[in-house]
Amino acid sequence: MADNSNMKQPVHVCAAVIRHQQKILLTLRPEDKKLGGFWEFPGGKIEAGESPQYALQRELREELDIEVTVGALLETVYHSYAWGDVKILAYLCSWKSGVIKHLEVSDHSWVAPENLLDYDILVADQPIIRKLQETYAN
Ligand SMILES: Nc1nc2c([nH]c(=O)n2[C@H]2C[C@H](O)[C@@H](COP(=O)(O)OP(=O)(O)OP(=O)(O)O)O2)c(=O)[nH]1
Repeated sequence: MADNSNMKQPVHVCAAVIRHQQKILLTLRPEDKKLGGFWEFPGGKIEAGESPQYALQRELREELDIEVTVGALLETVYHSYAWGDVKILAYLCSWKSGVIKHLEVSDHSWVAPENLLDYDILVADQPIIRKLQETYAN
């Protein structure tokens, strides 16, 4: 029988690139979470049966209490962490309603694209940042 033990599916993750007044929203992962203390684009794991768009809207409600409109796919990233692989789908989003609350994040910050590298952002997000800097270079 074939050995498929090294063919584990990556964890599917959705991430929101929310652009508002020329700035991008970053959120800080709580210290007690896996990869805690790093900045990231808000989002999370896509659950079974969910579309990435639906998952994003759910995660943003759960983490920040905001409603967003999900737009185009900006970037897809595959990355291997020590604990396993992730496939991240990053969508351009716009903020529809709500006031940001820190329900499941430690902090948030609106950052100009050229300043994103000043933040300790999860390493898997580097291709998303490059794409953003190319797209919105001044
Ligand atoms: N949300 C988000 N996750 C990212 C980004 N970059 C990156 O490597 N990840 C990784 C970190 C986590 O291992 C995984 C997302 O899982 P998570 O733990 O945030 O998801 P979740 O909110 O569903 O968490 P939980 O139910 O397990 O608490 O993807 C990013 O920009 N945003």
